[in-house]
Amino acid sequence: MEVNDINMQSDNCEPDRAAHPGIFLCREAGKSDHQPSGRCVDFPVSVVLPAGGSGERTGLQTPKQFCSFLGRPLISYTIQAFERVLWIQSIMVVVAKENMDLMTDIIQRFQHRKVRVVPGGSTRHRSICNGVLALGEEGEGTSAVERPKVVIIHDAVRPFVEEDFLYKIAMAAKEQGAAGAIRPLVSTVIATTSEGYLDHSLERAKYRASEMPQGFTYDVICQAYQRCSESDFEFGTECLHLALQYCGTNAKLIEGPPTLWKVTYKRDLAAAESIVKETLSRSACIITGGSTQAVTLADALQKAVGALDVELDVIPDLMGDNARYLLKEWNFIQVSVNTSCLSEVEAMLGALEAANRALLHPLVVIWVHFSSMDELSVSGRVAEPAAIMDLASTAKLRNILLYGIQLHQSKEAERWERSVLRVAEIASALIRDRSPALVGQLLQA
Ligand SMILES: Nc1ccn([C@@H]2O[C@H](COP(=O)(O)OP(=O)(O)OP(=O)(O)O)[C@@H](O)[C@H]2O)c(=O)n1
Ligand SMILES: O=P(O)(O)OC[C@@H](O)[C@@H](O)[C@@H](O)CO
Repeated sequence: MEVNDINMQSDNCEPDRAAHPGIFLCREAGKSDHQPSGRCVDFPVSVVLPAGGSGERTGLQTPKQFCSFLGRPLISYTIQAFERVLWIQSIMVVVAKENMDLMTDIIQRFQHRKVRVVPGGSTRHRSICNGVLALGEEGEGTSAVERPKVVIIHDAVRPFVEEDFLYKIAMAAKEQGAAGAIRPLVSTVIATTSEGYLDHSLERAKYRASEMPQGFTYDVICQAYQRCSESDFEFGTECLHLALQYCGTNAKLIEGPPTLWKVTYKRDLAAAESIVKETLSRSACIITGGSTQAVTLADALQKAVGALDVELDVIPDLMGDNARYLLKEWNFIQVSVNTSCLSEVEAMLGALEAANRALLHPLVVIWVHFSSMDELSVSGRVAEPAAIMDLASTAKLRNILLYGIQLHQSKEAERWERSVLRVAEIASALIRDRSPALVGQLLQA
């Protein structure tokens, strides 16, 4: 499953929009928005993210919405998916009372915007209802956002949602009063007898799975919750049903992408982490410093990495127009030829930190220490492991994973090709796995 769009943060320096027409950056540090769909929504839209559950089916102590991967809790990925959408005015996160402080800390730590936190209830419907009603009230310390025309409701444990689909749901909800995401059924639905035998099976083609996001006009969802029964609040799982039952509003159903799945079991957390890692590791840029030997190595790596599914750009530095890589790249390979000096790496780390690029996703920086054949002195041939370990320990505190690869050029063409392939394989693995365990290591190619 490929997720087309995990929201990437970016630098807080506002790029020239003419140069980067597709990238809208928020003024807050460390946030960028994906390439927006360019659509315009001319009515206020707010979001309710129910996150008040305990996640029992994961078997974990920590509720799944607060379980972290790549250094960030699941709910932060979902919030980011919504805060990057420019036409969404506010996000109401609904959490259990005992998690209110934790949620506030997460919002502050990851600099989330447009977010308010309200207490949930004993069931999902009670939580959603609390969130919807809070939209009509001014928040503590927040500017009075306009009462929404449309409310999007989305389980906080469904992190992979894209703007284009949100737009479809919001527009359909405005027109129809309610709209919901559906997906084809994977398994056939059957009815059982009280003794646990098959009573009958449903014709799968006639049914769909109800997913999230769902959208409602504010009036419809408020009315539905004002009129529904205690039994609905206690046992219900479907907001669309409440709109039909209590408001006579027949939801427009829109088939969504497979990315709308909900994290329910422990394995789903591993799947979510794998998807984010895959999205972060599709490309890298090699900084050569302009050295001929480094360019030669970079060209050889481009050829080798082609087989390893990482798109490589080769640039001399991160200055001028190349600074755009600081805005969009997650993986950097700095080649230093015949010198153990880490000043080039230090400068890059400084630029990445200044750009607050690692706020939401861990960055990977790989220092390739390349000893070319024509280097006579030994000093330039061996990098100091302690130096890179010290630098890496500091960088890790800022969510930048620094790794080292030592490479000695060989006169034998075959041996040299094997070494280059090893650099490519090691670099691809480091980028793909983003393992904190190998940070600061000087790996031998
Ligand atoms: N009282 C509740 C129960 C659930 N939810 C939220 O509703 C979403 C979907 O519910 P589900 O996947 O069932 O989450 P849990 O109830 O936490 O899971 P479990 O049933 O395994 O305990 C989740 O984001 C969950 O946090 C909520 O806001 N308030
Ligand atoms: O039933 P759970 O609480 O696991 O999850 C809620 C789901 O039922 C819900 O998100 C969709 O079916 C759409 O209503």
